[in-house]
Amino acid sequence: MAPNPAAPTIIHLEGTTLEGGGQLLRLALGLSSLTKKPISITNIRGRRFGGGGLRAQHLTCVQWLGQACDARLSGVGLKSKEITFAPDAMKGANNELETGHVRINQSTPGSVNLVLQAILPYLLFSGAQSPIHVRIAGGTNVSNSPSYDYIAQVLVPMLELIGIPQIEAQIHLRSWSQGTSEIGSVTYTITPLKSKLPAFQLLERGEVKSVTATIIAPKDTEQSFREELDVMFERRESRIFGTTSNNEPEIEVTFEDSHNDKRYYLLLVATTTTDIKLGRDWLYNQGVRPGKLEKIVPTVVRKVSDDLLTEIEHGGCVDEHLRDQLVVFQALAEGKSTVFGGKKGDVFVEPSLHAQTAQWVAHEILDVDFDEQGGCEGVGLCPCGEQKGQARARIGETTPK
Ligand SMILES: Nc1ncnc2c1ncn2[C@@H]1O[C@H](COP(=O)(O)OP(=O)(O)OP(=O)(O)O)[C@@H](O)[C@H]1O
Repeated sequence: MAPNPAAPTIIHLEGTTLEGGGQLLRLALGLSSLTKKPISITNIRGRRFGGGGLRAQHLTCVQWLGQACDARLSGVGLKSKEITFAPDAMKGANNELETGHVRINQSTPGSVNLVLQAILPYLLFSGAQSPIHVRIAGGTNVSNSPSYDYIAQVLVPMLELIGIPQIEAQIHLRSWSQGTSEIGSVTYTITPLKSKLPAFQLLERGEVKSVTATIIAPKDTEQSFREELDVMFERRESRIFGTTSNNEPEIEVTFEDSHNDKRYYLLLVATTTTDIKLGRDWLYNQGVRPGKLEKIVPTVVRKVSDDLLTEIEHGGCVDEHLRDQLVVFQALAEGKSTVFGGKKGDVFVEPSLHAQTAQWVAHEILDVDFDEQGGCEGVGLCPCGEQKGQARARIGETTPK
């Protein structure tokens, strides 16, 4: 059969590129769903131990976005290493979104917030007219992914700072990758954008004015966590809060019982005078053995505070994880958005491999570029009904890859 000249060229992404994990897939799916550009991905999660392929959380993302934009799918199944995803270019507003209620179920504790990461750009730029309540089942505190607490305390306020309508986060039940597994759930209420996201600038870090510590751990470790944190804050006060401010540093510590002797979690969030939030956390995953228990609390406090200090001392406006999570919004905003990622001496802090991967995916699908200073001229995707076609056409003017 002769090739159809009107058919859009499929953009091919090699799944071993850079970080070579699930984030490459999630971002590609989100951008394909929004722009209707068909994609194929080979060697999915090809840099991951055990051969890669789609795990349950990734499959959930493919299936939900596929159904949302009526995509033609091929190769989709657990452990698939190669898929194509071709959204229906004629499909208008999604009916499920117009009802204002979306439910995404997972039967394993795959990270709720990585599913959110995949679908959030699509929901925000969907053109839907009313807030959407998205209830996602899965894991809320899963290693190597954003915890519910990080999303609520760092991602959500930072998205608001860059001009995205406030997202409400409500946790129903926690679910962990440590200790016995059960399925948790969270509802995020997302208000879709009514017009293009204006370019945003995160350039002025300011001084740290407060730090909150969120501890979730076995009840009998509360005292020890609080003492360890007190000592840490006393020792590291000038490195955290600087030496120039006359104000008393604000420190708030909250404790929640994790109800399981294998779950130790600490999140530290620094808030600056320019309302920047820098967060670092750790869900302890080094094995809980008798005789080693008394080491866990100091180890957790040490690691998380070391990581936070690294973020504070480079002077950037985003922590390492947020930096990769904002790439998609820089790429979709209208005009040049810059996110200062910090400096070591005179040298700009390099984006993490995750951030470089996100930038690469955005380049392949939207033809945007990121400079050394963290700047990117976004495509100005319009979420509003009929103009959406025009925005797509504008994006389509660039050479297809
Ligand atoms: N502690 C953390 N706090 C906030 N965000 C995090 C944290 N750890 C990881 N992330 C974010 O979670 C995402 C993880 O992407 P990654 O590709 O590793 O995901 P994945 O689907 O688990 O893939 P894989 O199983 O292939 O590693 C990135 O956006 C990263 O910044």
